[in-house]
Amino acid sequence: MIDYRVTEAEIRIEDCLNKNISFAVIAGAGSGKTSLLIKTLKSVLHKEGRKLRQNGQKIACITFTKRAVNVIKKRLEFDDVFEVSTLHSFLWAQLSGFNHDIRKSLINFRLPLLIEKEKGKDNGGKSKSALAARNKAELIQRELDALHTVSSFHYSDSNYGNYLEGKLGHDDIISIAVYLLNNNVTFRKILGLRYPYIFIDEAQDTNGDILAGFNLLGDGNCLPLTGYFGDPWQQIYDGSIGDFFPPKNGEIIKKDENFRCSISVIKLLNAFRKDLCQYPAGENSEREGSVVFHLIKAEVPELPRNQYSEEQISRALSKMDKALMNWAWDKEDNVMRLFLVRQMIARRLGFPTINKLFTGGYSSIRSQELFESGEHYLLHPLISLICPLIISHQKGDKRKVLSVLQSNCPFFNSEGPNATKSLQSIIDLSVSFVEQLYKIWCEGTIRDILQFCMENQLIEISDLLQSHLLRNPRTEIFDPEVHGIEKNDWLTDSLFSMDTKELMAYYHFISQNTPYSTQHGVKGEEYKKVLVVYDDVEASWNNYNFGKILTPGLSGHPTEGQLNRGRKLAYVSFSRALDDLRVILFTPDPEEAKNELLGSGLLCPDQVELGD
Ligand SMILES: Nc1ncnc2c1ncn2[C@@H]1O[C@H](COP(=O)(O)OP(=O)(O)OP(=O)(O)O)[C@@H](O)[C@H]1O
Repeated sequence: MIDYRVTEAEIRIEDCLNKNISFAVIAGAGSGKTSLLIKTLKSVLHKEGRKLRQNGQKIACITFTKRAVNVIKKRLEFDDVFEVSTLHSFLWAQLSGFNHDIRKSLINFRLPLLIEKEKGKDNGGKSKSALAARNKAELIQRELDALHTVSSFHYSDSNYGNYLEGKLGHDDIISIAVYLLNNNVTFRKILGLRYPYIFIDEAQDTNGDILAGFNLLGDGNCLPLTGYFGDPWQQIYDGSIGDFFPPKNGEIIKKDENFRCSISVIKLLNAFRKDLCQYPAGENSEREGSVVFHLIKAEVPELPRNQYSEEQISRALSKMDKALMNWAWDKEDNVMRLFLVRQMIARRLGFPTINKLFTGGYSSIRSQELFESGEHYLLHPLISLICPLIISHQKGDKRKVLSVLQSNCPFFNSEGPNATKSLQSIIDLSVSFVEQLYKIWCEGTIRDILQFCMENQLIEISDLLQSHLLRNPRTEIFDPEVHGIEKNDWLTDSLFSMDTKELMAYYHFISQNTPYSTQHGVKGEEYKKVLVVYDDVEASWNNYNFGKILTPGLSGHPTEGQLNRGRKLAYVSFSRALDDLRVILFTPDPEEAKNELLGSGLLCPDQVELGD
């Protein structure tokens, strides 16, 4: 049970609710924004719930991730007066079925904008990019001309739309909603009537045009009431608004409490972020905690394009492990280890090849996204069925083997071909299947495993996966110009030819059984001990350079983009720690970096240590 403290912000929000005034809570990490959002939602329920239900109205709460949606729903005890959803699903729920308005928005706004964008990339010459942009602009123009033939639209939950098939992608939904919010009074009225209260969590990472559109719903001191919660310093997605404001006449509510972090961590946050001075406002005022930066000399990359060799990466890893051992953190289960990019995690956990494959040239943005969520159709059967089966088999847990088979396999379920067999014969059958599967797991390839599953009806096989298993591997050398649209064949063949060694590591990561995350992935979370690793060379992502953020004198000044993105991501990472924070920084000159960190007032001498 937490010792909950009522804050000034909570009192001001109550006042806003009583007077129907819209507001924006703009406050730092750990200040209790999420907790206050839940309190506010419950308060509206308490005051207005009965009336809203009678009128068939709802309280909207829009948040950033599907995971956050589930957490909030649970905290609201799944009461259906609340419509908790991500921005895209909320908007699509409002747009779906309004085919005439969708078509009009596409014709008047979305497609002309896309055509202009492509034309902007075409300098009229014959370069590949100019030609591609010209072709794209022409294609969209043809779609625009024929759009009147499309009778209905659906949302495909993917990055790209196909307008003549009526398929809309993520960005289309945003763009159509922006158009309607700005130009269609009836749309705004209906939205306001359906949802007299609209709250937005993580407002800084919301599309700015959408927020501006929501700000048009009321004039700030009447219903519908909008309430935004966020922190511009925790904006981690490009293209979102960052600094956000309530509608005209709405109130801005600030908070300088921090209920999460230890005293040491708050001191660091205050030194790092100059626009805010937080104080420990709860039981954390009695937790000293600790902050230590460990500086390791970065090697000069041996490979072309500024890349480390495998030996260099291994050396860096062992230096990191040594620091962990010195802090006695190596055997701790509750240390959250944050890396910039997934490849760094994949290497440490043991699935670098699969990761490279799905982030490399044969993959697409969509494939990569599905890989990252464990839902790619090539991997899903392995993650949802094969890995749990192998684990249960290795543990000798026959019951679990049978229950996994029965709940996942067409061959074993209650309507399958074995429905009338005795329990004992089904158990025997399952043991025999899993023994064969295990042999292939140890000796065969991923193709062998999937082939076995297909032949024995162990998986509900998709047409696409089946067609790959039935065709011969591609033998041509991959040429992106020639094989661009068929690149999935090469992705599949490469995966099929791999053995199963990396699968288990990938499975554990996807199942969130490991204390590793990307720094982007921990937004909104908190952990007792946090380790942040900065190695700009290994991360090899130009958008970020933490050496330049933390030690600009030594490493050079960051670009404006690197500064904006990097310091926000660092702020999010540091502020996840309840008690202890460790930062490992690979730097060209640890001694010099130490002087700079101390000189900047970020750290005290006992908070910096030099590694090998
Ligand atoms: N009023 C309060 N009294 C006591 N504890 C609180 C209060 N509000 C929040 N907390 C606790 O402080 C911690 C941080 O709260 P919360 O996650 O709501 O902050 P936040 O501002 O949303 O954080 P961030 O933006 O960093 O994700 C949680 O452990 C929460 O239980």
